[in-house]
Amino acid sequence: MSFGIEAAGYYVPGLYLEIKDLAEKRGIEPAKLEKGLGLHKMGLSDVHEDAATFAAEALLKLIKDYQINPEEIARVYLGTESAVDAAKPTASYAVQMVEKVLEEEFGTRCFRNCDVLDMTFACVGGVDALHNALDFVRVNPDKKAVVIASDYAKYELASSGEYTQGGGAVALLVSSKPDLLEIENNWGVASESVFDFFKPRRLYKKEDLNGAPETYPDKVEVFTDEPVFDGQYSNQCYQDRIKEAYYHYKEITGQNKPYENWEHIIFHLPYAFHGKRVFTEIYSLENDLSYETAEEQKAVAKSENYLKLINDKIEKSQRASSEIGNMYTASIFMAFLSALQTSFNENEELSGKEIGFVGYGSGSKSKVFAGKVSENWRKVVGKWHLFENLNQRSAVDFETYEKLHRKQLRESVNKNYKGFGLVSIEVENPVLIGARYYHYQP
Ligand SMILES: CC(C)(COP(=O)([O-])OP(=O)([O-])OC[C@H]1O[C@@H](n2cnc3c(N)ncnc32)[C@H](O)[C@@H]1OP(=O)([O-])[O-])[C@@H](O)C(=O)NCCC(=O)NCCSC(=O)C[C@@](C)(O)CC(=O)[O-]
Repeated sequence: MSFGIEAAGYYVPGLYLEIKDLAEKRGIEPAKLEKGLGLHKMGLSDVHEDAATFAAEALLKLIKDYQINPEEIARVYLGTESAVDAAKPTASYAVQMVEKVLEEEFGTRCFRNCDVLDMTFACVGGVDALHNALDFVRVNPDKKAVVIASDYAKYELASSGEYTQGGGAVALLVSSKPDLLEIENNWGVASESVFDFFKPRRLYKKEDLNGAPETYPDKVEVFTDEPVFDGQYSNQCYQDRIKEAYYHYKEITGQNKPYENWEHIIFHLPYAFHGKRVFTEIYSLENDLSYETAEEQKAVAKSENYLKLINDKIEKSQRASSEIGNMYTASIFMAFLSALQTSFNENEELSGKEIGFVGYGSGSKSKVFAGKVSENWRKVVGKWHLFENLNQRSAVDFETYEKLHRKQLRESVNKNYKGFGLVSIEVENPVLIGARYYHYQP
């Protein structure tokens, strides 16, 4: 019996900022962002959007596109680091929103017997959700699970993380009928507690919150959505952990150079070119190349063989990231969708080909695993229209971007939006304070 991904849906917010507009305002050479990091557009959440609406959109799309009976879904595991509450799972908000829309077709509370849960480990939380969902279906092969990865990446204005912002969600149906990708049960894992990027609870005064949530009392402890981070150190932690997890994967599988068997190498992409920039170390170790000095590292990165590896195995997975930015937990899955959508559009045959995944989450942990593309993959990918949908989004100007970032807008930029939206947050009733209410606009 095989296990893996049966179907996939995604949601990307409808607004973006052109990276060249950001570069111009911040005095950064556009070529650094475009040619150095691979950034073109930055996906932005509108006023009514958050990790719960993103997750609900991706879940509803998955259910509708593949005509899934929600009563067949035994578990919904949501990977997120943008939770809307520290106790009530964001998955419970998302599932409730979708339940309401499906009410007519499936009756009230069609997810009544579904086990709903959030999982958090920075960007690798979605991979953790997938890992656990697979464990669940391996034990219960007649059941299905849904994994959702949903996040928005927000950094302080004018910081080095600002140009890597983005957001959105990917939902995966996990079962013993893996029409898209059959995933083997070999997991290379490496973890170490570090402070490369984290979101501590912090005490804020009301004015520190940029006048934003009028809902907050004068001084409150809140989760910040802007991380404390050290960019170059986070790169080093990423590089160290993926190396350890990759070697753990080699040890478990007994394979010599696993990456050589992988048609696509799918990384967690905090920005489009990150995977290809950091994989040089593993590549050098695998091929006995010297990697000590900066000159040697550059020589590897610019070598003909390495450029061919990027072109053959990495480039297709970068394309969506260049258009969206960091989606934290959802980035690795969006990189996977990007690679498969591109192969689909270019009429490549992927059936039976192996795909390797290199996940990373700050704090820190890496997971390395692989899967085999199923015979039916074209039927699954045929529903996505990923790049057409990305082309339907609307650009905002820099002023609007800054207002969105500072939470200074009261009304949505897209006033006629369709789909899920946050309507209000309870501020009066003491036993409901902070409760969030959503609606759906067909
Ligand atoms: C990611 C960094 C550190 C990048 O930091 P940075 O200082 O913006 O960029 P850089 O100096 O590291 O690299 C710039 C590249 O552009 C090139 N360049 C320069 N000028 C030009 C030009 N004119 N024309 C063409 N190319 C140019 C330059 O040569 C270089 O390329 P290289 O040669 O090294 O390949 C920063 O954006 C940052 O702090 N981001 C936030 C943290 C982050 O994303 N870290 C990544 C690893 S940790 C992670 O992935 C986890 C995370 C963040 O997703 C969170 C989670 O797990 O929850």
